[in-house]
Amino acid sequence: MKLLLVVAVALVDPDGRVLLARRPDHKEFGGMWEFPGGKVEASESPEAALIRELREELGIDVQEACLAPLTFASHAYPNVHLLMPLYVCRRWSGVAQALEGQELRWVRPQKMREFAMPPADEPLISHLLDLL
Ligand SMILES: Nc1nc2c([nH]c(=O)n2[C@H]2C[C@H](O)[C@@H](COP(=O)(O)OP(=O)(O)OP(=O)(O)O)O2)c(=O)[nH]1
Ligand SMILES: [Mg+2]
Repeated sequence: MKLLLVVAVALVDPDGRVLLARRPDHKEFGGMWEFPGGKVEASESPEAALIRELREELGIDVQEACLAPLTFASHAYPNVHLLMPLYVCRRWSGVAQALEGQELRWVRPQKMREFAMPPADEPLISHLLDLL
């Protein structure tokens, strides 16, 4: 079994909305909505990987101290087992922009189930509903 470590974040705005990004059509799970983030490289800590992904994908800067662990996903996909810590972050600098052609939406947690997300994400939503 191959274990894949991916880090993701629920960015929460002052209204309590969470940022979702629509995966580009050509990628795995293309067209589905996800939490921003990506794969942790061999040389990186999970937090450093997330800070890098947020800069690359959204053009925002996040301090490690502003990343609070919330929960994680552990999900068996056909070819890989995904382990994905989910952080919550309410403070960053800059304005989130779609730098990789993705569509972005700020979504109320109560509405998140209306967005098709990868199967691993489904159990995460109730944790956000409890928190927000
Ligand atoms: N970022 C993110 N990835 C997720 C979520 N749910 C989920 O199953 N995944 C899976 C989809 C992918 O198989 C993997 C993340 O891969 P990715 O393609 O986004 O990785 P990356 O940002 O490093 O992009 P790349 O350089 O590999 O193109 O994790 C989620 O909510 N957010
Ligand atoms: Mg990504």
